[in-house]
Amino acid sequence: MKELRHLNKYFLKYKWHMLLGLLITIAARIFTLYPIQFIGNSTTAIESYIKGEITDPEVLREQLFYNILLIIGANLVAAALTFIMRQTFIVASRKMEYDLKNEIYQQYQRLSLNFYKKNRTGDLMNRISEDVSKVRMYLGPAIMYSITTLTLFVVVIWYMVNTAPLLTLYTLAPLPFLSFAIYKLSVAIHNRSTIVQQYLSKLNTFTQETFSGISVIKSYGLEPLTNQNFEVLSNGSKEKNLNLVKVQAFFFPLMVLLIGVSNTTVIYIGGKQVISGEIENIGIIVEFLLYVNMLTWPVAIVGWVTSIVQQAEASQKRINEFLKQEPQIKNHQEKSVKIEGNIEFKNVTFTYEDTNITALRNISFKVNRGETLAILGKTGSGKSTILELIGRLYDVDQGTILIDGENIQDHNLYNLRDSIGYVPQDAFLFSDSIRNNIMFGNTNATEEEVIEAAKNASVHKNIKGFSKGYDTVLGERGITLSGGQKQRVSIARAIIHDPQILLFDDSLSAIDTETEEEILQNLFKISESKTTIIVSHRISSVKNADRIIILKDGAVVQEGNHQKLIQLDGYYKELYAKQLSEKEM
Ligand SMILES: Nc1ncnc2c1ncn2[C@@H]1O[C@H](COP(=O)(O)OP(=O)(O)OP(=O)(O)O)[C@@H](O)[C@H]1O
Repeated sequence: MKELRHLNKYFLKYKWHMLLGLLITIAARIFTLYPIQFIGNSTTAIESYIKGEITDPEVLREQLFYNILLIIGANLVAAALTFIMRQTFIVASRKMEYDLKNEIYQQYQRLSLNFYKKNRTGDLMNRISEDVSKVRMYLGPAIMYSITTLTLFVVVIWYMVNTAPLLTLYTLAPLPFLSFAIYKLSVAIHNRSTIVQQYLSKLNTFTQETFSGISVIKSYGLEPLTNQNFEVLSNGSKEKNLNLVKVQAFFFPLMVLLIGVSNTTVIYIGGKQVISGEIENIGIIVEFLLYVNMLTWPVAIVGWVTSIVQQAEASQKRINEFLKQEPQIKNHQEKSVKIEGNIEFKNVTFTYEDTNITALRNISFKVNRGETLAILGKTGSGKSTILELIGRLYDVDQGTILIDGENIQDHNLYNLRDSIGYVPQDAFLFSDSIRNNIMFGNTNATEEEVIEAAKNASVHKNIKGFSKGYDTVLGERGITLSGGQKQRVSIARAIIHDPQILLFDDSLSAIDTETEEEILQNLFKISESKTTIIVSHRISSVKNADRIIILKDGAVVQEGNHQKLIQLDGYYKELYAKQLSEKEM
C-alpha cells in the first residue's frame, strides 16, 4: 500500500464526497436488509395460518399485504440510496482519475528531452491511460465495495448471530473458502490479462507501424510478408485470450457451487434445529437463505477487491516512478530579462549521455544581435547539436555558452526559449488547420499577421491554392503537404513568433533554389535586429551570412565569410565548386 499513499491527497480533496458516500452506503445497506425481515415475517404468518394459529384468512391477507408494502417501500429507498452511493464514490473516483491524469501529463511536460529518449512513447501512453484506469478501480469501485461489504457484514452477521448463533456459524463457514478461491482466481485472471494486454500492445504497435509505413510496404510489395507477420501476432494474441477465458470460466461455477453449499447447509442444519425446537419458525430459515445469498457476492468481492488493490499498487508504482523524476534541465532564474540575442560559445564540449557520442569538441564562436551565422559540415558533424544547446534542450558538459554576456544557465529558461524561433530539421506539423499550425508560434496573432508570416515564408500562394486555404486540415504528420511546403509552414510559425533569435536547422533543404532565395531575402529584412543561425548543406543558403563556420567531427575546422572561404582550400571551397558545377549542368 506504500505506493498508493500518493493518492491520499486526492481522498483529502474529495473528503466530503467520500464521507457522504460512507453515510449513504450504511443507510442503503440497512434498507436492503429490511425487506428480508419482512419476507421472514410473511413466511412466519403463512406458517401460523397452516398451523392454525391464525384462523381468519383475512388476517393473513392483511399481514401479507402490509409486509409486501414494506418490502416494496424499503427496496425503493435502498435503490435510491444505492444510486446516490454510486454518484458519490464513483463520481469522486472519476474526478480523482481526471486530476491524476492531469498531474502525470503536466509532469511529462515538465520533464526534459532525455526523459523522452529513455522511455518509449507506448510506455508513456500506457502509464497515463491503462495504469490510471487500474488506479481508478481502487479509488472508486474497490473502496465502494469494501465499505458496502463491511457494512453489510456487520449488520447481517449481527442480526444472524442474534437470531440463531449456531446456524450462523455453519452457514458462514464456507464463505472464507469462497473468498480465498476468488482471490486466487482473480490473481490468475490478472496475470493472464496482463499477458493479453502485452500481446494487444504488440499487435497495436505493429498495425500502427504498417499503416505509417504503408507507402514503403506497397512500393516494395511487402503485403504478403506483413500479412504473415500480422497473422503470427494475432494468433499469439488469440491463444493468450483463450487462456484467459479458461480461468474466467471458473468464476461463476465456483460462486454457484459455494452458494449451493451454503444454502444446503442452511436448509439441513436449520431444518434439524426447527425439528429440535432450537429455532421457533421456518421464517428464520427463509431469512437465512436470503442473507447467505446476499453475503456471497460481497464475500466474493473481498477476493476481487484484493486483486484490484494489488493491481492498483503495481500501476501506481509505475506512475510514481515518473512523478518522482526531476527534469534534467532546470530553471535557476525566476527573473526574466529581455534577451538581446548576442550568443557566444566558449570552448564548448558536449557528449550525449545515452550514446556517449561526443558531438561537439571545444567549440568557440560568437554571433551578435543583427548578425547571421551559418554552420556547414558533413552529416553528423554536430550542427544540430549547437542549435539544441542554444535552446537549452541539453546542458553543456564543458565550457560555457553566454547569452548577452551571461551564462545561459543564469537566464530564465522559459524566457530564453520564448526568445527563440526554432525551425527543426524534421518539420513537425500537428493534425490541425494550416492557420493553427502557424499560430502555434503566436496564439494571439491576427489573420493579417498569419498571412504576412506565410508570405515571408513564401508559402502563402500555395496555401491560397488549396480549396480551403488556411482552413485546410493537415492529416497525421501533415501528409497533405509536400516536404518543402511543410518546411515553409514551419518557417512561418517561427517568423510569427517574432523572436530575438532565429534558428534554422537545414530548413530550406526541400525547397528549390528560387524559392530559397526569396525566403532568404525576406529573412534578411525580418532579422535585421535579430540573431540568425542557419544550418545548411547548401552554399546558396549561407553565402550571405556574416560569418560561416565549418564543422568536422564536432570541431570547427574553418571560419570566415563566403569571400574568404572560397579562397581557402577545404570543405567550403570544394562544396562551392561542386554545387556551382551542378547548377551549370
Ligand atoms: N539525441 C541524441 N542522442 C544521442 N546522440 C545524438 C543525438 N543527436 C545527435 N546525436 C549524435 O551526435 C552527433 C552529431 O549529431 P548532429 O545531429 O548534431 O549532427 P548534424 O551535423 O546536425 O547532422 P545532419 O547534417 O545529418 O543533421 C551524431 O554522431 C549523432 O549520432
